[in-house]
Amino acid sequence: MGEYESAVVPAVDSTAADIADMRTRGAATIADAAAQALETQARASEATTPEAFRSELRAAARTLYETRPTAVSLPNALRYVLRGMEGETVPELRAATIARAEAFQRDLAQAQSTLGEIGANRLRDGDVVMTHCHSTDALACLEAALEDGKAIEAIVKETRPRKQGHITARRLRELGVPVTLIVDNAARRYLDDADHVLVGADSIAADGSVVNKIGTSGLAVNARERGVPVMVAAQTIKLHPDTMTGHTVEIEMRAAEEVLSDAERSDVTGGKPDDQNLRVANPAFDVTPPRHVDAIVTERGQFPPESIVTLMRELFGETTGEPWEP
Ligand SMILES: O=P(O)(O)OC[C@H]1O[C@H](OP(=O)(O)O)[C@H](O)[C@@H]1O
Repeated sequence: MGEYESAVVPAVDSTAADIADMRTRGAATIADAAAQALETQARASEATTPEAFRSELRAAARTLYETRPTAVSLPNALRYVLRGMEGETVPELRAATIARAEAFQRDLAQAQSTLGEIGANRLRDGDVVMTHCHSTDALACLEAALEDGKAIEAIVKETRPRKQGHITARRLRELGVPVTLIVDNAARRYLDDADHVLVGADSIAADGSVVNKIGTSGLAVNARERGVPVMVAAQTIKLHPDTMTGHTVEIEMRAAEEVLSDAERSDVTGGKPDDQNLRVANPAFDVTPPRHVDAIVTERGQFPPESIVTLMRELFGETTGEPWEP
């Protein structure tokens, strides 16, 4: 444990646990919670020197960062807030960090609503949209289309193993959208009824590859074969700066129990739950190559995936490095 990790406040630890256990989930929501946690750390810090304050905030950032590896919105949020940690005294540093975290959260909400308005332009009155998982960015597009007076229907993929499709279905029903909920394996059959595939993203690489919930790439391949356009709704906080310098995005592997309960394991193994030759692989995300994506919709406009790197350079320069690095 580093010198300052013991000064990380319990609220940061509990935010980190919520992200790791997916009580807080979705790339934008994770970023928002991480910024809020840094703000809480800044408010609660009892540091007496600027160096101690900075070190505590970096330790908090590291605790948050180590929860889930794939969604780049998390390190992007941490990096953004820590870059604003300026000042010569502890009160100055505290005020600057709080202001920066608040600005980040405001900008995040604004970006999502702007993105929604842009994405809604792609949707016509009467369109049927197929969704995968639950994405607040994707839902912002549907919400804006509804506000424009367009009638939209949705085919919602269940999204095993955690069934985030249920969250999407619930939200869409709250908005009055007729929903057909399908199991993931039925997607190809129902693509013939869809005018768009609309998904979110956890990370977007410099070559325009989209890292999103497992099953997105198969859906996109099938959609291309069926001639259904694939639209990705992703705020610029989902752009992965490290991929500009050749780094790859780590795909999170989650617990076997999400796929196979203890009782199911016992059943499958004929009462030998310790059978080492029954392995469960549970990747949370996959990578959809740019050739299977029609448009990436951000708050800065709509981009063909191959040109997203120009926006990345503009926004991040050549920035890399871990968020907690001085
Ligand atoms: O930021 P928003 O658009 O809300 O969500 C983006 C993505 O986050 C989710 O991941 P998980 O359920 O946290 O693993 C899904 O993959 C979704 O497309």
